[in-house]
Formats: sequence, C-alpha cells, structure tokens
Amino acid sequence: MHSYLTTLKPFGDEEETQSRTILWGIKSPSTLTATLLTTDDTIENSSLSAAVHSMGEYKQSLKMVVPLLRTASRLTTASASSSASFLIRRNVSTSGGGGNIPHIPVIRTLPQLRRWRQEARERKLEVGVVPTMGALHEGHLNLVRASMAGNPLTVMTLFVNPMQFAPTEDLSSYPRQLERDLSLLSTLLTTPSSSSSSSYSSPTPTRSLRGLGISEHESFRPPTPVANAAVESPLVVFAPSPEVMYPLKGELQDLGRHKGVRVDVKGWGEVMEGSSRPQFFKGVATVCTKLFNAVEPDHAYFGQKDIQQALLLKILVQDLLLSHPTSSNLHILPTTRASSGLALSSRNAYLSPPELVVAPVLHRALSSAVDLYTTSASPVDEEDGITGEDLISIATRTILDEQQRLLSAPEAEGGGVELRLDYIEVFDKHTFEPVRGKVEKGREMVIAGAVWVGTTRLIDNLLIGWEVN
Ligand SMILES: Nc1ncnc2c1ncn2[C@@H]1O[C@H](COP(=O)(O)OP(=O)(O)OP(=O)(O)O)[C@@H](O)[C@H]1O
Ligand SMILES: CC(C)(CO)[C@@H](O)C(=O)[O-]
Ligand code: BAL
Repeated sequence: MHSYLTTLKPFGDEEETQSRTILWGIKSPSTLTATLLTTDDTIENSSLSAAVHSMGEYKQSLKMVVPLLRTASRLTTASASSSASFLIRRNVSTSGGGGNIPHIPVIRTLPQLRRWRQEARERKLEVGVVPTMGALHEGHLNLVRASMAGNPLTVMTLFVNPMQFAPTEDLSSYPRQLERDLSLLSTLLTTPSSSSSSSYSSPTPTRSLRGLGISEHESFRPPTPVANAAVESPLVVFAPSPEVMYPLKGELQDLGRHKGVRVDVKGWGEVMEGSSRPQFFKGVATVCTKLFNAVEPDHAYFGQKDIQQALLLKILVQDLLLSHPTSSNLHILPTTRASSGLALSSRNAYLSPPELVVAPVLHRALSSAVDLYTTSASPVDEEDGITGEDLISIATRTILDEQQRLLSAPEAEGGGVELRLDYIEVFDKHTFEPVRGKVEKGREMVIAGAVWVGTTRLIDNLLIGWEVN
C-alpha cells in the first residue's frame, strides 16, 4: 500500500496536486482514496474513494479531488489558523480491485483487552497507552507517534467519558467519529514515501472497495473480533462502551446521585480547571485509574495542552502506588499548534470562521507573559524582578485589548464574536499553588488560561523554567 500525506499551506492549486498524484502512475488495479484533513478540525472529514483499473481511469478518478480542494481553499481563505492536509492513498490490489489497507484492530470489551494484554506480557512486549476522547487531530497523532517510537505495542483508548462532563456541559454534542479516527490512525501504520507495503498487514482480509463513494475503506469492517492476531498490530484501539467502563451503571454525570467508586485528587484537582469545572478532574481521575487498571500500560502519553490534567495524573499514579504506569513513565508531550498558535483541540470543531480568527488570542496572551518573563529574567537587582501578578496582568491585558478590537472589527476579522476570560493563572508545577510576588529564579511554573470564544471553552498554557520531555 502507498500512503501519502501532503501538507499544502497555503493550499496548492488543483493543477499542482493533480500532477503530483498522476506522477505516481498505475501499474495494477488500485483504489484511490482522497481524504481532506485540517490541522484544527474546522470542517468535517471529507473522504472519497474510487476503484481504478487503468491509467485512464486513474486520471479520471483524480477529478474526485476537486470538490475536496474547493473545500480546502475555502477553509484556508476563511481562517488563517487552519492549514489543510491532503491524504491520497493508492491501495494496490493483488486480486483485482481490492486493497490491503492496514487497519487498526478495535477492542471493545474487557476480556478481549485482558487477553491481548496477557499475550503482550507473555511475548515480553512493552505497551504504551494514549488515552483520548477521539475526534482525533495531529496533537493526538503525535502522542501515538511517541508511544509507537517507544513501545512495540500501543493502545489508543477512545472513550467519551460521561463522568468528566457536568450535566450542563457538552457530552451529547462532543464529536464522535470512530471511522474517521481509525482511518487517520491507519496512516501511522504506513511509511509515507515507501514504495513497499506497510510493515504491518491486516490480520483479516479486507473487502473489495467498489466505485465512488464515501470512505468505503473506513466502514468496510466491523470492529475486529480480537483474535490475538491483534498483538501483531503495533497499534490497537480500545473503544469501550460506558457499561464496560462503569459496570455498576447508574448515574454518571450528576455526581450527587452517583454510586460507586470515584477517584478524587483533592487539592490539585480543585484549582484552576478544577475550580471552573468542579466535576472535571473527578471524572478524569476515575476514568484514567480504570484505564490504567484495564490496560496496565508500561508507559502512558498525555499532551501538554491539558497540563494540569497531565501533572495531576502523575500525582495520582504516585499517590495510588500504581506501577502501570509509574509517575516517571507517564510522559507529557508538547502542545501541537496550528500556524496561528492556536492549540489543536477537538473542540476547535465547534468554532465558526470568525471565532477561529479570535481563538489564537489565548496563545498570544500567554506568550506575552512569557516574553515579559524572558526579557526581565536577569534583573539588575531583586527590586527589578517581575511578579506573578505582572505575568497575569500582561496576559489579561492582551485578552481585554482583543475584546476592544472586536467591538468595531468586521465579521471576517472576528467582529460579533463574544470573547470572555475565564481565568489566567501562574502556578507552581509541583504544588499548583499560585505564584505571587517576585518570581524566584529557576522556579518551575506554568502560565495557563481558559477563555470562552462564543459558547466554546478553550484552554492553553506555556511553561516557565522547565520543559516537558
Ligand atoms: N494540541 C495538542 N497537543 C498535544 N496533545 C494534545 C493536544 N490536544 C489534545 N492533546 C492530548 O490528547 C489527549 C486526549 O485529549 P482529548 O481527546 O481530550 O483531545 P482534546 O483535543 O484535548 O479535546 P478537547 O477539545 O475536548 O479538550 C490528552 O492527553 C490531551 O492533552
Ligand atoms: C484523559 C482523558 C482521555 C480522560 O477521559 C480526557 O480527559 C482527555 O482526552 O484529555
Ligand atoms: N482534553 C480534556 C477533555 C475535556 O475537556 O473534557
């Protein structure tokens, strides 16, 4: 199988993309699949497939790319924060029309997962876990890449956890797109420029892909019954139902009525994100403890974008004496951003084009604080040193200035968008205590914030005095 991921920014014109794909030529019956992805998930996935048997048909089939290109150029003109990727796959068939697309085994139940884990253990294969709620983007893929680089086996967990959503929050509208997620993940099983097939081949025969149609390759299989052949795949997905994760069933969102076990990291879980979303870390800590117990990962991978979550989980595994993973095997990977600075996030999909223009302000605000810290890092004397309050103040000013600008901006530049600050805080990496007064040299801190852009709540952070590994 051949898989190509081309990032075009600004998006290339149709001619350029067509000629590039035509150059690959065609030697045997193939299936061409074109998928438009965006770095910040501002549009729904678009994917089309065509079976091709000759060079003529191959060129013809490239026409299907045109509507996707139009969407892409509309999108990139509408929003400076978006860059588009175009994934074109040519699956060469060995038996006339079908393709050997590497696919991701999907594990649904605990017994399946336990069997898979046991086999990994017997084969002495280390396991990395990447917990997510799906609606994947490059930030998630980077976590998977890190796990795959460090472990022969990776489990991406994909579960929209009801317990971390308050009853007033967006549980029902949270994007759920398993087929698209699996399709994206399958690109990680291929070598972009390799002319040979993937190092991993599907353990089950794939169905033929027929004709033009939406993503036939994505919906072509039911979730794989986990033959332990799944251990042959370096990447599997664990996508449990709420009943698997919460076997006592009952109330999961209204915590006043919830019965059963809950994990609560008091103190660390009650400030900043925990103060704005009092239920959030109770749900995260509970579900992650369950996921760690279920997968028993040697290593776990989380994103810096949710820095308080990642640091709190390190504390959780230490305090609960967990061994899989240990605190030092819980890795935090840097935030993946759009070119505008906006942190990639599944919830960016909620943003309208004008809101997408405004959203990068949070990163600009936090950057202004880090710039202030950096430029005043070597004060002539202690009196010149900056304070935690200075950092918060300059970041807050950036948000307030943006609010002012929006009052008279045209719609294309964000006019009409409601921007509201939730909080900006500078806190100690270890204690989560707010940093106030003079900032001591060498102190490891985080400046983090949350804003509402319309009805979407966005978070971001930057590190001061330390880096994630
Ligand atoms: N831009 C990013 N860069 C690096 N890691 C990220 C990024 N976005 C999310 N992650 C990480 O991916 C993991 C799963 O996150 P999740 O599925 O909630 O996605 P999300 O984009 O953060 O969604 P949401 O918009 O709901 O916050 C978490 O560890 C999270 O920190
Ligand atoms: C860690 C997590 C998967 C728990 O549901 C979620 O909070 C997330 O995606 O960041
Ligand atoms: N990325 C954190 C998941 C949440 O906001 O619910």
